Amino acid sequence: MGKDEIIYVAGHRGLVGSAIIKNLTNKGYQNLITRTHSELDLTDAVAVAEFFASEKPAYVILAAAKVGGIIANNTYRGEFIYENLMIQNNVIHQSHIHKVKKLLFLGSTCIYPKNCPQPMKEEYLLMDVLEYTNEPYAIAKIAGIKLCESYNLQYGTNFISVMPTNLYGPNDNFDLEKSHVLPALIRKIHLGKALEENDWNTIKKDLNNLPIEGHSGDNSQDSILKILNKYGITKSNNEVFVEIWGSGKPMREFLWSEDMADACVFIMENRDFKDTYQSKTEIRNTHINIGTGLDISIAELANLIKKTIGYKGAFKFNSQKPDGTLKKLTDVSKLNNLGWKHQVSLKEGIKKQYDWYLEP
Ligand SMILES: NC(=O)C1=CN([C@@H]2O[C@H](COP(=O)(O)OP(=O)(O)OC[C@H]3O[C@@H](n4cnc5c(N)ncnc54)[C@H](OP(=O)(O)O)[C@@H]3O)[C@@H](O)[C@H]2O)C=CC1
Ligand SMILES: C[C@H]1O[C@H](OP(=O)(O)OP(=O)(O)OC[C@H]2O[C@@H](n3cnc4c(=O)[nH]c(N)nc43)[C@H](O)[C@@H]2O)[C@@H](O)[C@@H](O)C1=O
Repeated sequence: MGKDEIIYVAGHRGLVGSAIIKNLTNKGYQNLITRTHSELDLTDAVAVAEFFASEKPAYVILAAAKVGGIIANNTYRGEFIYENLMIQNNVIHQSHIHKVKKLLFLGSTCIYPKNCPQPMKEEYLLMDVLEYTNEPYAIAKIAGIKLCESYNLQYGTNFISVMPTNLYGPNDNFDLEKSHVLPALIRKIHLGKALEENDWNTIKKDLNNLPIEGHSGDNSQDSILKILNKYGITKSNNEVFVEIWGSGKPMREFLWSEDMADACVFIMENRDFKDTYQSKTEIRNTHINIGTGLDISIAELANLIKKTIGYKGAFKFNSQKPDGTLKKLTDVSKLNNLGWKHQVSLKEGIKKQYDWYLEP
């Protein structure tokens, strides 16, 4: 990529998009173009066609999507499949029409079967049934991989699909219903610690800074306690409990978003579609897993965050909430062989994430 060529980063305010902008800017790329959701709704085919016709990007990184944690995926099933299919169809198709030199499509490791052999290799795609809670999102992401692959094979485009593991970092979503586990636990444990210390100012500051559903702005202690209880942060007989959804047994792999961005830029700068497969016949499974190759149970994750934040209270596991996939560890040998490896350990990342949460 030339330093002054036009690079369109879709989803530039999100967790991954913002890290990609930072990485590209640090490397001296000067011609980045962006649009917020309200400036350009990527589900609108006409608006996306007009945007590509007028801006003519040379490179595209597609980090815009409808994204959320396990409950959001399971609740807004229609939105997750429709919006993701529309966004990716519009952006990938217009990239083909306007002869974009290279496009990076971001999928997710939830494309792999629920009971996938571990660690999950790229070729295990479509071997078995998907996890129910995120099936609509996963089907959209699989369609995105196949769209890129099919356009490459039919039209000679250079569209690469990457499948990141669970991500976290600056600009993450800390909503307690719709977010992913790591930011949710950071916020819940931060509030739990403030509750055990009767630090009402910290609790009020948190609720006021980041609006939380059910908080009307009434900052009386009774009202605040009701909100905290709603999200599973409770106090009885002077002991504080923070709720963890599910059994705590599922294993998850976490990658720092700035490492993810670095992997994306590395691939954009150094690799092409032809580097993603070896077989010359029946070319498939050309997507690339992005992760660390290391996982941890949700209970262990909660304890790591507890230690970082200095919370002394207890956890309560809520079996009414879904566990989802029990294990989804990526095999990252393809990525490593292409020349990239992660840098930030989970322990270090949690500390960085908590520092960012306290002072964005
Ligand atoms: N977070 C994670 O753990 C994982 C994420 N991924 C994938 O990585 C990619 C980035 O995810 P992440 O950064 O976490 O997501 P975020 O929710 O943080 O950001 C998504 C971005 O997409 C934009 N967006 C959403 N809908 C539209 C739309 N209709 N039109 C225009 N823009 C839209 C939002 O714009 P605005 O800010 O203007 O509202 C936002 O900037 C996604 O493809 C996701 O599936 C994959 C695996 C794990
Ligand atoms: C990135 C990935 O993200 C989603 O899949 P997921 O990995 O299951 O995501 P999650 O982060 O929400 O949960 C991980 C585990 O953690 C448990 N858990 C405990 N306590 C909380 C909690 O407070 N919040 C949340 N969200 N989870 C919690 C939770 O019950 C589950 O067992 C899909 O969108 C999928 O499509 C996808 O791509």
